[in-house]
Amino acid sequence: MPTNADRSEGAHRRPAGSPIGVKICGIRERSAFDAACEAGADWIGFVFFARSPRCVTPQTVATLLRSEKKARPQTVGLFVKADDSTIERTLSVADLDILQIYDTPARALEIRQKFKRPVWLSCAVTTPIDLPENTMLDGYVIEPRAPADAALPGGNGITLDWSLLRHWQAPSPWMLAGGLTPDNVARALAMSHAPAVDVSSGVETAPGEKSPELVRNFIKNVRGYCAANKR
Ligand SMILES: O=C(O)c1ccccc1NCC(=O)[C@H](O)[C@H](O)COP(=O)(O)O
Repeated sequence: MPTNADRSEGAHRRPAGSPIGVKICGIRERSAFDAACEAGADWIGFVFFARSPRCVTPQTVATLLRSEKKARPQTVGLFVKADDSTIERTLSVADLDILQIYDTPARALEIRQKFKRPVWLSCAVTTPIDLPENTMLDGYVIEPRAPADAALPGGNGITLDWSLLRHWQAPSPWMLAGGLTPDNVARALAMSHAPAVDVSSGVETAPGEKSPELVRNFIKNVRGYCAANKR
């Protein structure tokens, strides 16, 4: 398994001129998994949060990962305030490359230490003061704060003010998430200068129902933005 540095380096911190990274999150079915792999996604996210319409079992993930792929994206397991035993049980069935958590920076460091994998921390941003400063973490998923009445801390299909990020000096690798779609991702990249993007509901036809065509279009539009802007 590549080292943290390799993964984090390969994943987020892209030297100038390198392609922008793409994460397709909330994959549950083979059709979307195949579409993301074949279209060249850099990461595929699997949600282990019971209240999510994208929740998937470790066994389903293990089955998907057994399928031979020429170029397989790195896998990201998504946990919300999960304890060690929950993460351990999941990893014992599905050997995920990276962990993404909805928790505290201290918990991210604990999990990295215990499970010897890169840990990305999701960070809810409304104003510039919400932008993280901690340089110790492997990476951040920068997304809007969930509405007070939301059932989920992420995956809500809402956007943040992308201009907030344009001049941000990120302390660690990061990716932009929240309300991205095939139609708005180029504008989001132009406004935020994000080195990577993450999408879930924007490539679905219904909550949890990924559209292979929307997945392909999203990735195609990111690659088109890269080509047009020599990134
Ligand atoms: O996607 C979910 O259902 C989800 C549930 C609970 C916690 C996080 C979740 N998704 C996290 C992600 O990384 C999403 O890709 C990110 O929040 C963007 O979601 P969207 O606005 O739907 O593109």
